[in-house]
Amino acid sequence: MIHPKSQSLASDRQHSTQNPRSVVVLGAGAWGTTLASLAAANGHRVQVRSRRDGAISPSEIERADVVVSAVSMQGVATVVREIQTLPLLPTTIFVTATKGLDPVTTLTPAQIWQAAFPDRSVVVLCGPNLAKEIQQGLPAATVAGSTDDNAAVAVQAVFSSPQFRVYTNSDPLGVELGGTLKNVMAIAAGVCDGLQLGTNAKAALVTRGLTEIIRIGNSWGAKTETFYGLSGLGDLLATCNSPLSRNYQVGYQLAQGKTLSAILAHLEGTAEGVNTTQVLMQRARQQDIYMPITAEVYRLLQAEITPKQALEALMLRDLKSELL
Ligand SMILES: NC(=O)C1=CN([C@@H]2O[C@H](COP(=O)(O)OP(=O)(O)OC[C@H]3O[C@@H](n4cnc5c(N)ncnc54)[C@H](O)[C@@H]3O)[C@@H](O)[C@H]2O)C=CC1
Ligand SMILES: O=C(CO)COP(=O)(O)O
Repeated sequence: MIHPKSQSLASDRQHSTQNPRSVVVLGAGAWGTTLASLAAANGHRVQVRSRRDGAISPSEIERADVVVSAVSMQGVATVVREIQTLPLLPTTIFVTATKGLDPVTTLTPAQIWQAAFPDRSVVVLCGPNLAKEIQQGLPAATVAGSTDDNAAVAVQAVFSSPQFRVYTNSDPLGVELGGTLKNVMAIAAGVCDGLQLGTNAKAALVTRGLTEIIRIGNSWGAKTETFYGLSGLGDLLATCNSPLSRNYQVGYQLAQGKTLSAILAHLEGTAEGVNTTQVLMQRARQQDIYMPITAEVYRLLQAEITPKQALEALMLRDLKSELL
């Protein structure tokens, strides 16, 4: 699928400031405002829309070259429905940066956008991108994943800078699932650190967590090698090791004995992993896929077990080959 507009954007790859584009960012949370700053710093015309601004006006969206969705998962369906009623350029590219799964259908945000706009290019933007670090100007890298290479290259040009290196990838599902499923493991990693289980335990958890992500990701249709990239292993390492991660914070505070509702009441922003764990368990059960870490995170979030019981349950399973 080649879109004329994305082709012209693609030719601007290294010169984005000389060809300002119109970018609308939906969602004014930590990530939406950070992405807006990155695009604006490259000289693009950027508008950020928050839920509080009310309905999006047709004049705002009708000239958008790129529409970036950075709302949390619970807002995706609403935002998609709203945009469907508005006039768009035939060449507008959608970028989705949400890391979540639909609780009813288990669809990813990109699948929801693509189903609503079957003739348009959808690009997934995912990577180890803790917003607070990027806001401080610290260097980071990410992935623009799409089946439309030209659209991915166009999005690469919009966001790339000396501080923010954007790679492309033609496996958008793998890119998106890597960024989404690691949130479950980030909760587990927070528990691991909260219980002070040490570096060996953390390394085992993250490594076996990646195995689990690949197992279910493959069954979804994503490629193994994508999970070894920035949006998979990269984001897993970032969020499993940083107290800046909200998902890590959920796990860490559970290990301190706090209840989930008390943690979420004081958490700054969204911890998508709480909902993602439920959806992932639903899918794993339906498809009979072995997800032991996810299962223990699920039971912990349901308050069925304590963090220590979750650890015991994982350690006392039947012995098996690493490659199974
Ligand atoms: N904060 C970060 O470092 C990163 C976050 N992400 C992902 O980006 C998404 C947003 O994250 P944050 O900005 O951190 O979350 P946040 O909690 O700071 O902001 C969420 C945004 O979604 C909007 N929203 C929620 N429900 C809505 C609805 N029904 N209609 C319209 N808008 C709605 C909120 O108004 C808010 O602007 C999440 O899926 C997150 O996993 C991805 C990469 C980095
Ligand atoms: O996805 C993120 C970094 O890549 C942000 O992680 P949290 O949502 O856990 O804060």
